[in-house]
Parts: sequence; structure tokens; C-alpha cells
Amino acid sequence: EKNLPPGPRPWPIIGNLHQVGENPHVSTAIFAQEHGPLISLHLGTQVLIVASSPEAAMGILKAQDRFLSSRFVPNAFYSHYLPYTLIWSQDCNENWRSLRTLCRTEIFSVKAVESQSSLREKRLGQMIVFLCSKEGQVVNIEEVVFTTMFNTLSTIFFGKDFLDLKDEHGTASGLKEKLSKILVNGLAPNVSDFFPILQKLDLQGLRKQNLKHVKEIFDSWEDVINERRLAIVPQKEQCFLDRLIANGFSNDQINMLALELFTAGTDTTTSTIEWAMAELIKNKNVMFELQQELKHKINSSTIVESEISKLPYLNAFIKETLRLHPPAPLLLPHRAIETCEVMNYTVPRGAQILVNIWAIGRDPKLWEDPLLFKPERFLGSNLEFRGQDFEFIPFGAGRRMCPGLPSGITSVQTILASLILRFDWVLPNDQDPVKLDMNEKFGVTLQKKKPLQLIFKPLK
Ligand code: HEM
Repeated sequence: EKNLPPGPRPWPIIGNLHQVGENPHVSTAIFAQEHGPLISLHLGTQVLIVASSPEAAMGILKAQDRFLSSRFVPNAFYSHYLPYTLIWSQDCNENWRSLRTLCRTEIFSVKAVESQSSLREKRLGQMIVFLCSKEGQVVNIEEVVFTTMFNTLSTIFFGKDFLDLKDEHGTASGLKEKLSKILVNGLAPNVSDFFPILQKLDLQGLRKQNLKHVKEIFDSWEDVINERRLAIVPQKEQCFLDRLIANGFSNDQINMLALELFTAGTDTTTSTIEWAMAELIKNKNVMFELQQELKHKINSSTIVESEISKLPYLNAFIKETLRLHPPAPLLLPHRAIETCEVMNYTVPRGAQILVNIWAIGRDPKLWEDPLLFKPERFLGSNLEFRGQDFEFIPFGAGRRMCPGLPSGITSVQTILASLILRFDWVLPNDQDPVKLDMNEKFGVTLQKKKPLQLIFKPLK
């Protein structure tokens, strides 16, 4: 085909499907080592382009942003709901733009994030109280953080908590499991995506299963929306739902947006925190530095958000976590709406495009000792994750960049700071931290394959 980027030789019919495997961020990084920073693969009848260097990422997310910022939407997500308001699955059209603007103004701007500080601090307080009751017991970090994050977001959105920390698995009528299943189905290799001609048949039943879960979730919070439509809520107590109702949003639109923000905002932040804690356990010197910083800069036993800017080591530590363990190692799949050129190669219209930020974060040409966990590398450096420095774009860059960044990063900072300020964490049963299993599971986000389980002694 005409001037496609190089890549491994495709097999007839299936193309490179069999070579991508369960960990596409790893397999495509290996292809990139052989074929260069911009490669092409064939998945059934579909072309996939993968960028694995800052230059290639810039070519896609900056130079050709206009043509390469549509979305590839996995078939499992198709349903009669899809056309309703959603950010991530829309092309960059008017509707997408106005929805992003509304979300930015109401919930993601610096001002909006500041105004949510007391509700975040309250959920943080609940987390601390819950943890205090767990002294000497094994704590599953992911579960506690997920519930805290979910309740924070559900309060911003719906004005109420949906999950209970004491419900050990945070399930509350299976909400968490259903949300996760929807994403797992969406990301599962699906014949309908590789051979669109077969889409109608939904051979693996993924689309059907997803629709069932989506309906059940919507039913579970439909009452909240209907009640709120009838209520007169004083300005001070209003949540995002009230603003959506005031803006004429239908129940289906509200449902879809809630589903999107809950899924986009919980797994990403939770897995960042779980990896961060795992790295802390493995790297005693980092734990020590962080404890020192918190001890010297924070005067009370709780974190107040306005104090976070006093903690440069904490911020370097979070950056280092996002470098090695980006929650979305391939960003979200983009799609080309026009044929265009990147690094002198052709990216054909309709191609799916991924940017392997996991590979960029571990490239020895860009980072000294890339596999070592060294927050110090970010101290005194100007590298930021705001979409300007293409060697470090855990939130993406360009028009599709994560709109939830201010909210997500504030939660990660405050939850981590609280966990470390209050408790001295160790592995149960005197396990050796050096041997801590750091294997990854590619899926909804790049998660720790084995959930991190810790015990603690209170510090204060
Ligand atoms: C550590 C936390 C987070 C990370 C690392 C992260 C990362 C990302 C990435 C890489 C993308 C895709 C960019 C692209 O396709 O080029 C994205 C998109 C998105 N994120 Fe986040 N995210 C985080 C937290 C959040 C939070 C808290 C929310 C909302 C509550 C959120 C909402 C979204 C939405 C709605 C999109 C789709 C944007 C679009 O397609 O226009 N994210 N995020």
C-alpha cells in the first residue's frame, strides 16, 4: 500500500492480529525498536498506526491534530445510546466542543476544582476514619481509593455518594463490577472491529452484554435524576446534575455523561495511586523523602488542598509514577478523518491511531536509567504533563487532551499525601519489598496485575 509507515509483515486475512497479543503497549514498543517510531499494523481489514517517539507523537497530536483527532469507537460500545451526549466517543464537532466547554466551566476549571475542595476533603476524611479502623489488617489499596474517588465524582455529579467503604468490595448492587465489565468488553479483541462487515452479527455478544449492563446502571440512578428534576435546589447546594437539567439535558444524555465521567475519572486516578504506593514500598528512600517533606511542610494531621503547592517532592513523585505507569499507555484510540502525512509517511483516512506513551516514558534515549524509579529527575526540571512536552504526555496533548486533568491530579495529590502523612505502610507477613510483583495488566487502564495489599502503623 502507498507509503504506509513500516511494520511487521501481515499475514493474509488476519494481518498482524496474532502478533499484538494481550499487552499491545509492549508488543508495539518491540515493533517500534525494529521498525522505527511510526509503524503500521493490519488488524483484519483495518489499518493501525502507532507512534512511539516524541516526534511521532507531535506529528499526530500537534501538526496533524485537525485530521487525526476523531475517535475510533470499539463496536462493543455501540448502542442506541451512543449518539447521546458523550465526550470521548464523538468526533471533534460542535456538540463535542460545547460539551467539553460546559464540563470545563462547571466542574474542571481551576475555579470549579477549588470550589469542590470541601467535598473532596470530606471524602478524604471518611477514607482516613475507615482506614484507622483497619490498623494491623490487610488493606486492599485499590478498593479503598476507588470508592473514595467514585464518591467524590458522584457527589460532584449527582450530589450524593453511591458506594460505601465498609462494603468491602465497594460493589453496591454490582455498580463497580458492571462499570468495569463495560470497559473490559469495549477493549476486548472483537471480530466486529477487525472485520466491520461482520458488525451486525455481534459474534462475541459483547455489544449485547454491554447494553444490558448500561441499562442496569442507568436504572440504578434514574430516580436521582427524576427527583432532582422536581426539586428546587438552592444555588449553594447545586451539583452538576442541576446545571445539566437547567441546560435542557435529557435523562439519556445525563446518564451517558455520568457513565463517561465516572469511568474516565475513577480507574485512571485509582491505578495511578496504586502504582505510586507500590513504588513507595519498593523504594524506601523515596518513602523517606516524602515522609520528611510532609512532616516539615504540613502542620496538621489532615491535608488542606491549598497546601499541596508546598510539596515539590510529592509532585515529582506523582510525575515519576505517571512516566512509568501511565494509566492510558496508548492514550485513547484516535481515528483519521482525512488521509495525511506524518514523518513523511501516509496515514490513510479511517486508520486507527495510537500513541505509545508507555514506550516513550521508558526510552533510554530520553531518560537516564529509564527503569529506575527516581522522582528526583523531575525536581528542578521544567517538564510538565500539560501537553507541551511530548516526551511526557500522560494526559495526552492537543484537542483531545484529558479535560479532567485539574480534577484528577488534585485527587491523586491529596489522596496520596493523606495516605503517607497518616500511616506507615508495609507489606503484610514481612514480605520482601524487593520481590513485590510489579507485573501489569493491560485493560481498562494499565493496572497492577496483583492488587496491592498493605498493612500500616499510624504515624501520628
Ligand atoms: C490520573 C488521572 C487521569 C489520566 C492520566 C487521564 C488520561 C487521559 C488520556 C490519556 C486521555 C485520552 C487523550 C487522547 O485521546 O488523546 C483522556 C481522555 C479523557 N479523560 Fe482523562 N485522565 C485522568 C483523569 C480523568 C478524570 C478525573 C476525568 C473526569 C472526571 C477524565 C475525563 C476524561 C474524558 C471525558 C476524556 C475524553 C476527552 C475527549 O475525547 O475529548 N479523566 N484522559
